[in-house]
Amino acid sequence: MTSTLPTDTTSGHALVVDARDIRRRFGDREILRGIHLTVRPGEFVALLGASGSGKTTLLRVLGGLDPGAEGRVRVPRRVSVAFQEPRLLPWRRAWRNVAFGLVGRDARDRATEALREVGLAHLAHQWPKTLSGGEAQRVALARALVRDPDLLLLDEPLASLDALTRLRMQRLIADLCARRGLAAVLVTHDVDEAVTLADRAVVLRDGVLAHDLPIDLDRPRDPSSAAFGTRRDQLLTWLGVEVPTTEEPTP
Ligand SMILES: Nc1ncnc2c1ncn2[C@@H]1O[C@H](COP(=O)(O)OP(=O)(O)OP(=O)(O)O)[C@@H](O)[C@H]1O
Repeated sequence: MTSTLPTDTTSGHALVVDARDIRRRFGDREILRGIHLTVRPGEFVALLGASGSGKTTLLRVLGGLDPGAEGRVRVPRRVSVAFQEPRLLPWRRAWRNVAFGLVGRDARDRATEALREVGLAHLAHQWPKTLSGGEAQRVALARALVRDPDLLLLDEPLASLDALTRLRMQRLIADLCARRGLAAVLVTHDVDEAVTLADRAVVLRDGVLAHDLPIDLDRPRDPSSAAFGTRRDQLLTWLGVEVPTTEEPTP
């Protein structure tokens, strides 16, 4: 693997994402007004913000998918993106969706291996319409992983899943990123998901990253712990959600 990672000029650390002064306007609306974001190798960043604040817009800029943006973005060559909908090609079996665009005689083996990693090797030959929502999303994750990315961009990939499947998928994503040392930026509306998965949560507001919270808790994380609750409340407050204060018990 060739190292194409930029370096943080102040600390000298390698960076997977180095975005400076990102601006994006649609007509006369300035959605991103000067975003600075750096992500280290292996770091998991959750991107939060109100609906319409520009999270998807920023993710598209990071993925090099938005030629209309201004500023400087440096990301590695191998970036994979997973969206809220799995976006599988209905006329290709699961493994062919994963292998789509791969070159080389080992494409099929690589696709099968990626499906195995997400626990779906046994469904490799199924058509997308015969998969459940969670299975289809895992195929999409395998398709993202098979390219052996240095950076994974996740745009609410779990939003449409039921609560139980969502928890399982969170665990799977956490395991995959940890095992592969993969850096990730996850757009989510779910504060618990952010605190469960991320090393850092950033909050987009008024076109800038208004808040940046390190989440330095041991894994796996316990949502019922006080430390988890403190981070959850902090993020909710920044997102403008009133957090009820617990009454002191009267003696
Ligand atoms: N191609 C476009 N043309 C015009 N306006 C756009 C375009 N893409 C996004 N916008 C506007 O930019 C704003 C930010 O959109 P974006 O999808 O990035 O928000 P978001 O934070 O991801 O929202 P949500 O959480 O609801 O998915 C919205 O007001 C949207 O209408």
